[in-house]
Amino acid sequence: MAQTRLPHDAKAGPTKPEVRAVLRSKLSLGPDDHFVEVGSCTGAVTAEAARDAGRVTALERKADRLETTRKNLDANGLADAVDLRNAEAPDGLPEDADALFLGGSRNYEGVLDHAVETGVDRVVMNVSRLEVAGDATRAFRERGLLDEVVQLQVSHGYELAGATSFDSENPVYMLVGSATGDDGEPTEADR
Ligand SMILES: C[S@@+](CC[C@H](N)C(=O)[O-])C[C@H]1O[C@@H](n2cnc3c(N)ncnc32)[C@H](O)[C@@H]1O
Repeated sequence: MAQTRLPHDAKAGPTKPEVRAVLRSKLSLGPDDHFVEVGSCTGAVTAEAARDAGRVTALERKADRLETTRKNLDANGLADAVDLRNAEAPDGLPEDADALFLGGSRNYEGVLDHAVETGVDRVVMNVSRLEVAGDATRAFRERGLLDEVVQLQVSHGYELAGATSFDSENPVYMLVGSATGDDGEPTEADR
């Protein structure tokens, strides 16, 4: 896949490349998918999803950050590939998402309720704060959404006195689930 260029910065992003790689595998986007993102910020996730999914809708509550998303999409030749919405979800969420990513946690319970009501096939949420991760895990579970919780901790090596030491990134909790209950495995009814 082409490298994602992010010449424009925004305070809360970007989602780190290694985390994006795992996210991409969990979302498993294809050309028939409508991907919806809550909290596009720098557009790092948006840009990569736009290369995989048939349609992408990105919501960002802060107008200046949505503008950063737009500029970074433009820098990657993807300016026309995404429906950008300056909205605070659940306001502005489409009714026909196949995959939903919550990079921002405001109103996440309302967003999850919307995912359940509209039967979103893949729902992933990234959280960095411990207490929010615990509450969000419970919220996924209460709605019957939760398939797995993945905790990611990435460290990057750097040279120190001719050897290699490491700088560590903050841990990220990735909540992965589905509002269709379909894990892709055939059931008795499918046979
Ligand atoms: C951690 S950043 C996301 C980083 C992004 N994935 C990236 O790679 O740049 C979270 C973003 O979500 C936005 N946000 C939080 N809750 C939101 C909501 N309910 N609706 C829309 N945007 C939201 C915040 O303004 C912030 O820009």
